[in-house]
Amino acid sequence: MQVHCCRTAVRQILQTLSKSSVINMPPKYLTQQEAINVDVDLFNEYKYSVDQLMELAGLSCATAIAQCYKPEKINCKSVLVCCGPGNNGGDGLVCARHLKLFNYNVSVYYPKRTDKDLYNNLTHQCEAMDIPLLSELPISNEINKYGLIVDALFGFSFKPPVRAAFVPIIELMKTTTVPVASIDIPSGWDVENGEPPEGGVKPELLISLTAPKLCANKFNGKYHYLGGRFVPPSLESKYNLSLPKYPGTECCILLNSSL
Ligand SMILES: NC(=O)C1=CN([C@@H]2O[C@H](COP(=O)(O)OP(=O)(O)OC[C@H]3O[C@@H](n4cnc5c(N)ncnc54)[C@H](O)[C@@H]3O)[C@@H](O)[C@H]2O)[C@H](O)CC1
Ligand SMILES: [K+]
Repeated sequence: MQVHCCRTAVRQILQTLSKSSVINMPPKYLTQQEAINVDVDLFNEYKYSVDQLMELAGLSCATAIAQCYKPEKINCKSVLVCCGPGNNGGDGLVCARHLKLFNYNVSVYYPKRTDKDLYNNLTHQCEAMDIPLLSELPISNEINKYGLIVDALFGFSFKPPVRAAFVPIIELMKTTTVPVASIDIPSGWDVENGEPPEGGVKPELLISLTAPKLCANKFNGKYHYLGGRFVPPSLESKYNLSLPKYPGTECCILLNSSL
């Protein structure tokens, strides 16, 4: 109890200093329920539509990827974006479209399509931009033609274990030597506890959206970015998010790098 009070007091002091720009406070890492609550507030209290936030989230992911993997490096030019059935998959579809606009050679693997206008429109937009939607998961030696895999299978609503239909794609991402960039959560990881005991996907880049979730404490890849620069200040205060100050007009920010 005493330790908890002490931590809270230290956090409050750091927050005051951070507000006065004396120091840059690390952001708060959210539980799964906090992430869901923030999301619900954005939609219900602040009246954002999912399309709006997804567009900003996907753009920030594509931007972070372009900062870490320059398109002119031949190995990084071909990108495979793997999309799941929920909003994390939607972020992946938006990210794919922006990567294409950033001159990457992009393909999408989207095995369980959700039949809703939002997702139908996003897949239509990808197809209209000549982004191939693969009908089969590439086999292990075909995967090496890609310089990067974007993991947009599951985000903060994931509940382990991975259901059977997604085991092959998770296994491929676990075993490949192609670098993986995970959107919001490394897919298959517990949102709070991190990598499963049997071993999981080990992304080189993690782009946390809105605020990092607790599992990001266990991330030890090369780059940890924050994206989704759409949080109103009053919502940031409500959840004590202590988000870092994004530089200028940037839509993403590097939180940590092991390089
Ligand atoms: N506020 C924000 O920060 C925003 C975040 N965005 C992104 O949205 C995801 C969260 O999206 P949500 O639709 O709630 O869920 P997921 O995409 O994580 O997954 C739901 C999807 O997955 C299936 N599923 C769950 N568990 C399993 C399992 N064990 N095996 C197989 N399938 C599973 C479930 O049935 C659903 O179909 C967040 O992380 C961000 O990436 C928004 O884009 C913008 C606002
Ligand atoms: K993911």
